[in-house]
Amino acid sequence: MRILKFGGTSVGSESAIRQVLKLITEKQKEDRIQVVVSAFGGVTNTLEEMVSDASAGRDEYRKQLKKVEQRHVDMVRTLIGVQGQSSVLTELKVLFNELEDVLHGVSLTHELTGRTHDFVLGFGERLSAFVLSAALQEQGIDAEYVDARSIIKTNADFGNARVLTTETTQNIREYFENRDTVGVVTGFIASTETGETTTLGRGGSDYTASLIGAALDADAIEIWTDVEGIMTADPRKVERHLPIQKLSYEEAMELSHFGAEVIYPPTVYPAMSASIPIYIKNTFKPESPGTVINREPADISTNVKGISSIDEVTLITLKGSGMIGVSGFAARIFSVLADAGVNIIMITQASSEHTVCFAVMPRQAPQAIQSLKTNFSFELKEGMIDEIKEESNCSIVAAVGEGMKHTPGISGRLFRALGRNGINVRAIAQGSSERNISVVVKKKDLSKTLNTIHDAFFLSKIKSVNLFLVGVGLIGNKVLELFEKQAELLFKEHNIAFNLCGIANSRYYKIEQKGMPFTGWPERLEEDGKPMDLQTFLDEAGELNLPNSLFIDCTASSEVADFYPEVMRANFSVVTANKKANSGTLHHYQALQELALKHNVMYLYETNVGAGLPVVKTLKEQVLAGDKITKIEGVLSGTLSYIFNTYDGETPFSEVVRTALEKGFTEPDPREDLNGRDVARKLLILCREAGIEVEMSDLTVENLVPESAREADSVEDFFEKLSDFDDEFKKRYDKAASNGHRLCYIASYEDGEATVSLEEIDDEHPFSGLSGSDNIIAFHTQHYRDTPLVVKGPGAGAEVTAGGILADILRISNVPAFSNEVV
Ligand SMILES: NC(=O)C1=CN([C@@H]2O[C@H](COP(=O)(O)OP(=O)(O)OC[C@H]3O[C@@H](n4cnc5c(N)ncnc54)[C@H](O)[C@@H]3O)[C@@H](O)[C@H]2O)C=CC1
Ligand SMILES: N[C@@H](CC=O)C(=O)O
Ligand code: NA
Repeated sequence: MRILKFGGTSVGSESAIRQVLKLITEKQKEDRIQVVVSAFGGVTNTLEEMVSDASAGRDEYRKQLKKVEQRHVDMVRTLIGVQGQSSVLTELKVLFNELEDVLHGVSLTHELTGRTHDFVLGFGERLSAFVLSAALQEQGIDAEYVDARSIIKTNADFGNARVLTTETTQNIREYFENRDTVGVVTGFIASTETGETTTLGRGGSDYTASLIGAALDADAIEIWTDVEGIMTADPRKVERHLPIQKLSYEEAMELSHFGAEVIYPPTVYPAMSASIPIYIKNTFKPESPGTVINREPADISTNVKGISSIDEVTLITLKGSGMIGVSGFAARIFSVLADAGVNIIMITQASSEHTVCFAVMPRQAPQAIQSLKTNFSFELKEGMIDEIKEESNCSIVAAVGEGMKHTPGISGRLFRALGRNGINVRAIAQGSSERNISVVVKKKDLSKTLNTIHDAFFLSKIKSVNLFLVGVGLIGNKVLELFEKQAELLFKEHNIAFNLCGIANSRYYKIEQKGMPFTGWPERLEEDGKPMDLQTFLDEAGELNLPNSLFIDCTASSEVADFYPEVMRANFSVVTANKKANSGTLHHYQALQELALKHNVMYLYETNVGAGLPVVKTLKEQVLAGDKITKIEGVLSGTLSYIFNTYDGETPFSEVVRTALEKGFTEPDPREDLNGRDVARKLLILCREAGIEVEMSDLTVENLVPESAREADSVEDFFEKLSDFDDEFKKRYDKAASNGHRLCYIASYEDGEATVSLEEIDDEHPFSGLSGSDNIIAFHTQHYRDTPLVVKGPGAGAEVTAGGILADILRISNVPAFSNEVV
């Protein structure tokens, strides 16, 4: 025997009902079945409105009544042949007359008791079960309308009645014994012992099915709905939700208690006590597996099964030394609240016993506070309780799973993920069953919390990383190109979904929660971007409340660099190619490192020195390993390296510089390369990474830009002025060549001396073998005493730089090859 329950959406339209008829026809060929049905989609809500209008003396209910009646009549006309229609329509008319009379009575007396309310609401199921049973008969199935009020008995708590289980079980057994019809039972409704209609709470039809299934010792209870089973999180809040295939009864109860709406919480008990599996299936996709809830041992490979939330709670905290060591204090608090009818959703007590904190539904908070204040007035007056604090606009998010108790480190993972995403946790509780970890957060953080926890547990399969890129010039564009090329592979092989959620250049920005294409920029910005303003950009990006958000700076702008503190405070990790932030004042450099630590974000800037070459990373690792840097020497400019590796005294010097620009080696303004500032910035950053405290003013820098070209109005103007000095550069080249030397722009630090200058080197010099845009960096250290640690290779250009930026992004995103960190 199987019990099939169809929810409102499964009987919401003609096509849905036809699908239900088909399912029932197939199922009853295989096994005995009983059917439980909800009201047609939306009807219970309409009945609710009608009865409230009637009780307020508003006549609108009449129009609504006509509409509801017409909907049922139309359904009969489409589902049942002409010959069978009239008797069914007559029966319907009787029901609607009865409903009209009751509503009329309510509108006259302006009085609405719980009793009448339940009676009115019960019409939805009485009508739908009746129509469905007639439609089944029309299909030749021996179906029978069953009014649950004659078998399910409850107390008289109208609106949320408690089932009298012994009597109900006996009634069900007696009723269905010796019947081989397909019963079509009204869900949701029941009656008192004196026969008055009661209801089992919203969603109560699931419960009806479970009661019948348990009493008849069914083989299965099937809940047919419009979704493919229970999801790992509410699909409206977590876009990357996944279906859950298996749950234990306990897990299902925990999830439904914490707001997962797919199954009505009390449903699980009867099925669980009779060990009957509950299947949640999609009426419109019967072939998909859905969810099964049963007693099978927990699948501990997926230690967290689902995340759910109670979206709005109020947190109440009692604080005071008077509670320490006083036995019975907690009991008193809870009995005061119980007497006031306040339902406690979650409790935590600090082990110092200094505070007791609990969550209640907001509508019960005033009552809770008032009764606590009254009952503890003495303790408040004597200072034993300092205060009773109320914090509204909070949410509870619960991670649920049987496997959590077998696996250490679950809460670590959860809180680490929350911490990394800057979510402040107000209170924590873990049920001693270890099946549930609940956190209270501010309501504004709800969506981010759900998504963060969800990603941390389920998207270890798929993780989303949300990118906010500022600067779409040469480098920014190349980064996007690389994403376009690599995103699919990174998703397939590393389960990371990169979303471009924000993009900006100096003029426009665009933000899109769902992500944007990687191609077509910056033209798209011109088309529909908004005027750029860093603070607005950050505010809008922050409002999306996305986990794993990265701010990527591909500008050369000081304004953007100065803005990183704000970015970090908003809990974005930062990846930058821009050297301005780390080469400003030492104080700013140090402040950024501290801010990143404080806000639990990552700050990576490998491309600041040597573009994609592993320079910063190598140095950082040496320092962490306890090595001490004694000397740094290198060619740190791709542009200057290229220029002096290529210049042969024949091609004019200014033309070689132009080629360097065209090859993408130079800064946006090539004067920054020629004047030594770009190299100086890099040397400064290396020194700081090595723990040496230097300011830019401590460096001696040789400027290669002739005086008169320094103040040129534009880059073009500069090139023109530079060409006037082609001969001077030739002279300098010829002088070196006549000595058998070549020119090399070298940066060095030793014994407190930091210099950047153009030097003549001979063939023996270790830097003499450079070609193209090669950089070379030699670290002389205590560990590398005799021969320095050397990093060498192309140190400028769009590809290598974009590659370096991507590597930083991947490091933050926890691609296993890079690190074991959980974002
Ligand atoms: N070319 C190379 O080999 C390497 C370059 N870098 C660095 O990469 C960065 C970018 O260089 P390029 O792409 O060549 O520059 P670019 O001039 O081609 O592009 C800069 C972009 O930044 C935007 N921008 C400028 N100020 C802005 C502001 N205040 N707000 C928003 N956007 C702003 C511009 O609109 C443009 O889209 C520079 O910091 C450079 O030092 C780092 C390593 C190697
Ligand atoms: N302009 C720079 C680019 C890398 O930082 C250089 O030439 O090295
Ligand atoms: Na680098």
